[in-house]
Amino acid sequence: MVQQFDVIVVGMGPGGEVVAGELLAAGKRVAVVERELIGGECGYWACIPSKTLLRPPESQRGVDRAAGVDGARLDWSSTREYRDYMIRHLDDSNQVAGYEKSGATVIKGTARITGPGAVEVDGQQLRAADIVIATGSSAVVPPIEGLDRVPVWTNREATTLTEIPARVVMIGGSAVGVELGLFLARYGAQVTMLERSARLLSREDPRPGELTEQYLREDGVDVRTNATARRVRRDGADTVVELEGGGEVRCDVIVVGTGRSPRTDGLGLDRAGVRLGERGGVSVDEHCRAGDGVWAVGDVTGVMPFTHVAMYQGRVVVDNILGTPRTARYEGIPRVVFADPEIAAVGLTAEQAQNQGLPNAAAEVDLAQVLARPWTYETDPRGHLGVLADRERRVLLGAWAVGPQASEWIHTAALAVREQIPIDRLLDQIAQFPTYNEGYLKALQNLDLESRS
Ligand SMILES: Cc1cc2nc3c(=O)[nH]c(=O)nc-3n(C[C@H](O)[C@H](O)[C@H](O)COP(=O)(O)OP(=O)(O)OC[C@H]3O[C@@H](n4cnc5c(N)ncnc54)[C@H](O)[C@@H]3O)c2cc1C
Ligand SMILES: NC(=O)c1ccc[n+]([C@@H]2O[C@H](COP(=O)([O-])OP(=O)(O)OC[C@H]3O[C@@H](n4cnc5c(N)ncnc54)[C@H](O)[C@@H]3O)[C@@H](O)[C@H]2O)c1
Repeated sequence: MVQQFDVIVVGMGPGGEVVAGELLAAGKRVAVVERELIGGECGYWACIPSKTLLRPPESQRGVDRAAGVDGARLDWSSTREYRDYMIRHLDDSNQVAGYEKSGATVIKGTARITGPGAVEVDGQQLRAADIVIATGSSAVVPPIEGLDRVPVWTNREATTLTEIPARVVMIGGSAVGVELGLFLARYGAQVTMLERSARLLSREDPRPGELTEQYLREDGVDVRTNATARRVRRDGADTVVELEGGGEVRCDVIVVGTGRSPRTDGLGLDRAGVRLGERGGVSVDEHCRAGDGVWAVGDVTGVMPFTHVAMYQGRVVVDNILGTPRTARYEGIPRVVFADPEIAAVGLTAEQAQNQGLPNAAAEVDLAQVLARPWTYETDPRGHLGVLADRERRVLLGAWAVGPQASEWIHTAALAVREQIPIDRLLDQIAQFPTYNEGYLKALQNLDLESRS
């Protein structure tokens, strides 16, 4: 029997959930297909558990750093219990019931496109005018000799762990490596972080990476840049990671944070005329259209692997399906690593601006030197802010911040970059005293927009 719908959503991570939720609210007949858990990677093995696990040690350190508070204690077993509650004990039955109550047909299984407007799930035939692909991404495990013969964790095992390993080698020093490496170190693991680039967070400006390395070292993480694992072997109970150029590190478990790969295998994309882009993601146009009657959102597009981008693309697709043409714009999207202090960035790096031939000027401020807030917040204040401006157009091109709650105050720069707010207008803005947000005035005042960069 063929079941007919208006829209079939394949994959129910944050991208698919936004699409399904908004289309159901608009009265569409929606089938949602999910082969694991409704909520996706983000809800069970990525954003939610990682932020939940990072928070207790952050607040403990916050107590230590605040004047006049006498210590706080970490309790791994209650942290673990709260993590389990936050990841719904890996049970999505309430989500399934919720979508069914909203009128969706929920199908648990692996979807495969069999032709235009046609999807098959374990022998069930579904038809719809529109198919939305929201299948996300999987962790990349690098091709290192011997890695398949030792204990290796991806984000899945690391975020659902029950006991903290004694010694960890973290391969990768970007978002996943920094967040999970910090969490493990703060719960007592001896963490060695191997990053093959010359610095951490190598896609960002150099300063956030330098500051991140400094703070991770203060937390006891053995950060090694320009370090690549060559081979891995077992030696008794130890896993031994041999490094390019000599040297080795012993550990109990290897955790990989070496990137993500879009989940497109076995989807039957060619049956619907869908093509893959350079980075292996589903190629989409500016409306998130992947083909005739086919749309794609989230990590599977390879555009920017963030939950907020998946949800934004979801909103764009919903409007297009409902008949209001909408174009996705990717300027001014925040990129945050939830370390301690937090690392946030938006827009272009200085190198990207240079490569695009944009006449630019940059300025950095040490917020502890120019603001009151870092001192009212903690006794050993931290906080740096960098801004990058287009000298000719006199608008902000990008910004980065490393400091407490930077994930929140980066949004001032995000809005300025996205809306191209003139710097003279930004200089006239009045920020609440005493906040980290006041740093923008200081940084913008330090910009030299006249001389050549
Ligand atoms: C450790 C870690 C921490 C992160 N923290 C953050 C953060 O703090 N903030 C942030 O913005 N981003 C974060 N991310 C990134 C974020 O997890 C992803 O960008 C987000 O999950 C993408 O959502 P999505 O809907 O595209 O896909 P996913 O969340 O991957 O969901 C896709 C769903 O599709 C299902 N599926 C796949 N193939 C099929 C098929 N053939 N049939 C049926 N179902 C299928 C999968 O089972 C899955 O449930 C983090 C990532 C990691 C690894
Ligand atoms: N807070 C957040 O929003 C958040 C948190 C975690 C992850 N994410 C998303 O997940 C995506 C994946 O993150 P990620 O950190 O896994 O990948 P990434 O692509 O950002 O970084 C991978 C890092 O691993 C290094 N690397 C790769 N192979 C290596 C090897 N063999 N030896 C040593 N180093 C090696 C690379 O040089 C790079 O620095 C990110 O792009 C990010 O968008 C977001």
